[in-house]
Amino acid sequence: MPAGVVDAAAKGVKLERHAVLLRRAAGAKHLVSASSHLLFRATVLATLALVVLFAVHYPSLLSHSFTLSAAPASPSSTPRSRHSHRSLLGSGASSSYGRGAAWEREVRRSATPRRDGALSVLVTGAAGFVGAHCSLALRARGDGVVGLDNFNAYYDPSLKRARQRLLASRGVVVLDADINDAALLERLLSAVPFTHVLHLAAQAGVRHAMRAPQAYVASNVAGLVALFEAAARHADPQPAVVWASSSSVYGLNTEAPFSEDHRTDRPASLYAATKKAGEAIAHSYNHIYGLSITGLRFFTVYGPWGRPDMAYFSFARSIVAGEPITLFRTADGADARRDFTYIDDVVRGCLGALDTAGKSTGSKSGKKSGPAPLRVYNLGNTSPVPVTRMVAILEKLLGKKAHKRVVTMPSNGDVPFTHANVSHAARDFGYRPATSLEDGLRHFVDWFVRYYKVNVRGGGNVLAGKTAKRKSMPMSAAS
Ligand SMILES: O=C(O)[C@H]1O[C@H](OP(=O)(O)OP(=O)(O)OC[C@H]2O[C@@H](n3ccc(=O)[nH]c3=O)[C@H](O)[C@@H]2O)[C@H](O)[C@@H](O)[C@H]1O
Repeated sequence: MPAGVVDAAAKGVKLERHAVLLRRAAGAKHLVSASSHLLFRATVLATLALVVLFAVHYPSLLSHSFTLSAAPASPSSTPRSRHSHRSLLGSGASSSYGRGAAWEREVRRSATPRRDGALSVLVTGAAGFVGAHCSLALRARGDGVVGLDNFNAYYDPSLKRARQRLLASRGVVVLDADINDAALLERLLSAVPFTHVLHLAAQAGVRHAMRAPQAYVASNVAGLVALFEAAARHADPQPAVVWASSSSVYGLNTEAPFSEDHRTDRPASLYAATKKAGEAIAHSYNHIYGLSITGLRFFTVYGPWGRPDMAYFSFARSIVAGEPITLFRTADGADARRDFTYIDDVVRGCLGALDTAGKSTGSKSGKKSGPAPLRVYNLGNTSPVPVTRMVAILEKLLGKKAHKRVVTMPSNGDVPFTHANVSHAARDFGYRPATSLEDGLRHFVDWFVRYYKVNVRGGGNVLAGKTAKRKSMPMSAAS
């Protein structure tokens, strides 16, 4: 074969190979381009799926703007009302409180102060004994009040519902909600410009803590943290918090009268330990977030609309029903004594603490502009009375003798006596308890016999029964 032909054939083969290579390259490119499209589509689909998942689980973050249609018209909260606050609706975290626009208007109306310089207060435990009295007293002087309560069955919930109805009749809304519902607390505190929180929701009862220890941790520790978290990190500006500690933090302290300067590191019950833990937790939230916090150490508070689990109340019921009561004596035979404190005095103390709380200094960004107030006060009566004396007063008022069983105080968290020094509260907000146990128990018995339809005349005392229909009654005069 001539050389020229061979060259041409060789060139032809090379060209052929090039063409094949080019075709292969083009095929590969096509393949790459097709896969890129597929990848792109898959990515878009995955993103959409993520957005849908997010929307299902966090509707509150997506469904509402952060502006208010009806901001509270509080003269006192003018600087606060300039902030736009989130809508209360559509949280989705709990169906019981998301009820629509009319409901939201109702909550905002309840929170709105009615006079210049008044407060707007979220009261937790508002259907409880102290909470209901404080809510009414705040409302009566023109403050805005929204209550919150989980209506648990620690004691007869129908009494809590009756308090709720009474509050409703005075224009105070009490939401059915738990302080451990963090989503609700966050939404409420970010949506409504509360100036203060009066945190009274708690698991009460000294001796019951042996039977239900976890309830105390859940309410008095976890619930308190949920409340502080919402106030410190979701309200803007932060409210000042006033909360219920307890005389029980003095535990095995023997110095008397009990002063805020005394030791509180020897709690005698888990109840006391959770309240003491609360005081330490308060310190950390004040320190880190600049939250203004005031703890109030209540001393055996009693009065109309009281707590049926407490001795004065359960003794009254037993006396009327002709059932025996058990009285605890100390090992050396002494009567237990309590610094029984009348509800109206405690209410004045709570309002005084709110009025002098001082501002929080933190912001949602986590920065504080300086130290905020951190306070703790005794709210007692300053005059301890033997429990036997309390029983004698009840016997006289109810016109009937108690069947007493006296036993040595069991080791159940009880303490033999309490006695408050209230000089700090007197100095800082003029707290002066003014009600003797005789007068206070008379107010209690007046309420008790009407509420339970007890006939104390003619010797035939009759307790109409827990479930009997009752009329709504006013709280005691001072509140
Ligand atoms: O200040 C507080 O921080 C606490 O006050 C209240 O606790 P206490 O002072 O223990 O009240 P309470 O139970 O009414 O017993 C009163 C007296 O009756 C004696 N007592 C009691 C029951 C009984 O069956 N027999 C008896 O003798 C008993 O030995 C005691 O001497 C609140 O319940 C508590 O939630 C918390 O707020």
